Amino acid sequence: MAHPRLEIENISVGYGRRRVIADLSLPAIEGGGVTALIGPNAAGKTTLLRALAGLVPARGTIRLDGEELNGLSVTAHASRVAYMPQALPQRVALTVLEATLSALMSSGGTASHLATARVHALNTLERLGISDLAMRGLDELSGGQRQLASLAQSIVREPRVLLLDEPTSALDIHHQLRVMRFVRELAQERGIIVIIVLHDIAQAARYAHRIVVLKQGTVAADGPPEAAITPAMLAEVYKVEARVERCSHGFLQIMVDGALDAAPAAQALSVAPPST
Ligand SMILES: Nc1ncnc2c1ncn2[C@@H]1O[C@H](COP(=O)(O)OP(=O)(O)OP(=O)(O)O)[C@@H](O)[C@H]1O
Repeated sequence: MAHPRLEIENISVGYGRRRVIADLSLPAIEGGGVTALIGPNAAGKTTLLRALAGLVPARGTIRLDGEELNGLSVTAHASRVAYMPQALPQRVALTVLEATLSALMSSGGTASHLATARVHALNTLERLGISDLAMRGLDELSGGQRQLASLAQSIVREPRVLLLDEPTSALDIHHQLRVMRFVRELAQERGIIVIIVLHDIAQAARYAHRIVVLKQGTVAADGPPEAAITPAMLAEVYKVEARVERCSHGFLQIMVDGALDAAPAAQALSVAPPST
């Protein structure tokens, strides 16, 4: 089956009269790879993801495989596009397995028989390394465990588009790397589109095939990591003086030397000595 193709043309999104995304267009996003959405706080990353998920109204065109997503019913949208929000799931009285199963069923998932669905949900938990949490209540998990459970609920539905908003923010470094590797494998194996919001630029560079940099609701850079992540972009978008180098393993590393608009350290520390 051909890989999905997501087209975003001239979209504008706002809250009330406030416009957050302004007339944004991107070259089509193709399945089989990971696109990382990066940018400073309040750049509009979550707003863009929510617009793609159909959770906030957007003007303009969002098309998946030629089909306009704007105007689809909630269920039809959810069967094509899964969204994992930044907020951790509520502490509801469901086990991790029940929550994963209910996510699968609510989106009209591929498994029609409960027993098949259960096997599918258990496989998903196993791939995320959280089989041991299957029978644990969501209300008794740590923050990181709840984040992994939330990821399982998005993935189990086998969407064509998977939108992940900072899915590793509550995870330790081992689980961060494991989840990022898993997400990359998932995109490649299933040929789906994965769009992931990340604050860790080095991690985005390591695991994403394409980086889209947002600045105040517009696209400041878009391309493969080595093209998008440059000292000039970091200065313009993040207001930091930084070097971008490759480590001995070939991964991009960002060495931040300072904030461009920060007061010099000596000045910041120049506090009048207490009078004696
Ligand atoms: N529900 C809302 N109502 C009104 N304004 C909102 C709402 N959600 C977000 N905003 C505003 O939209 C702008 C973009 O927010 P958004 O959450 O999309 O940014 P972000 O790039 O994801 O930021 P961060 O990296 O801090 O999570 C911000 O100025 C924010 O205050």
